Amino acid sequence: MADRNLLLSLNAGSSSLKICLYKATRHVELQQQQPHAAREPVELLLTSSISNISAPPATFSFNPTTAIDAPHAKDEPQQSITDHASAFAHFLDHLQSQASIDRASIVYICHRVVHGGDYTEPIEITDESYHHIENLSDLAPLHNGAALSVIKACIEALPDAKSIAYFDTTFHTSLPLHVSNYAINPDIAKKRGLRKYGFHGLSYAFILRAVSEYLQKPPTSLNLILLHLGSGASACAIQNGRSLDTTMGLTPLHGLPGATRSGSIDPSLIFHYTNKAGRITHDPSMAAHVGVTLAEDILNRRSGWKAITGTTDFGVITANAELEDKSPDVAGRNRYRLAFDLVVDRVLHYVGAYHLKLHGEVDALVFSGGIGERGVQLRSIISERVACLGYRAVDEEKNAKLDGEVANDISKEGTGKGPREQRILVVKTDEQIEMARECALDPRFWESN
Ligand SMILES: Nc1ncnc2c1ncn2[C@@H]1O[C@H](COP(=O)(O)OP(=O)(O)O)[C@@H](O)[C@H]1O
Ligand SMILES: CC(=O)OP(=O)(O)O
Ligand SMILES: [Mg+2]
Repeated sequence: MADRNLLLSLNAGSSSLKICLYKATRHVELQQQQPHAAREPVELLLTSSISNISAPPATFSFNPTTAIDAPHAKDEPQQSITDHASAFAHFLDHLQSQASIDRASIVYICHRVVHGGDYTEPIEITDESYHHIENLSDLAPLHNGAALSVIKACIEALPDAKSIAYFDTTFHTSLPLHVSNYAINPDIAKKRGLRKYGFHGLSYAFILRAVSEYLQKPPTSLNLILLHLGSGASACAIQNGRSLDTTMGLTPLHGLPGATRSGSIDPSLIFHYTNKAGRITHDPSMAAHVGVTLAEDILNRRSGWKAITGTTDFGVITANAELEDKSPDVAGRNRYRLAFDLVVDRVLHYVGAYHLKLHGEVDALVFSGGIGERGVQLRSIISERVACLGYRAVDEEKNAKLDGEVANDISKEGTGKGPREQRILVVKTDEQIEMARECALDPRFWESN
């Protein structure tokens, strides 16, 4: 029988599926080998990703490490991929035919599930937990349904592997009550679970650990402002290693704008945008059969910088933002510039607020996510604007050329005057390894294996 020591980590995004396969080192073995060293409990074997699932043709990439003898694939268009389940099926077939990995060696599958409601820790998928996550789908319409369709595909294709759900929301269970509560009737709020949950928690957990290792300081000593800027974007204030506040709320719609999400608006706006706001829409391209209202569809899937510019790619927006404005009115204005400036404005809005909530005692402002990690100009402009709060100036040479490590300090030497260093960092976030590490380190998960 095959060695059952492989771990699959699956991150179902709104239009992508990111996959990593690891070899896990058991907790006990790890402790015996290196009792004091912070050795990774998992070794990466390969990564794969399927993009543009909701804007066909979807593209498939496959990157084995040197530990695996298999060819690479880069952005190959795949007509057969029409949703997250068929994306996963394509990956499994490819794995079997090209990398000769025995599916029976996969013992655990970690799934990123965006909305975990009241779950405070990862949970094994059973009929009960599956239905509970399903019931939360309308609070994360772009995400939970997609994750569930992949979980279902895993149960069918890999019946001997256990599926575990890791939630974006878990990291934010530390939010103080006055932050997580909305100013609405508390009885109705409690009965219906209407509060701030916060998302991107797996990413924030990874970033916190990476910054702690990089600065050689325990997480509990750190105050940070973290920016996860991707097609979904949020910010998080970390106080003594715990989430103090974050910009996403009951759903991932609140806070910063995203590729197709409006971010925070005046809630009344939607009733002026359309008088059919409450009508239920059924769009076959939705990842799952989630009943969303027209209002939710407009604000989640037909807004954001795509609605302003026509592209979801913030790299294209940045490159075109310098084009000359033809006219002072919005319609004639360079839409790329408008989208770029609007994102900068909203990021500054929250950085300023979080700096104040942290009493001005911040160790670092951290950029991450596809845009945070690649948006040189965005980092430069935001850093320039926060300098008035005492943040170190950015070294533009370091900013333009990160060194490939997980964490990079792009700031110049500080004055050493403030209570904290206020560095500017960039961290290459990795939600997949965050789940895999946690799984490999949890003794409960190895007991039955
Ligand atoms: N050079 C670039 N500058 C700024 N943003 C970029 C650049 N290249 C890609 N991006 C952005 O990164 C996004 C992907 O970020 P990622 O965090 O992987 O997204 P997701 O939220 O889908 O997980 C792309 O949609 C694009 O907007
Ligand atoms: C919560 C969320 O918005 O996730 P993503 O950025 O992966 O879409
Ligand atoms: Mg993401």
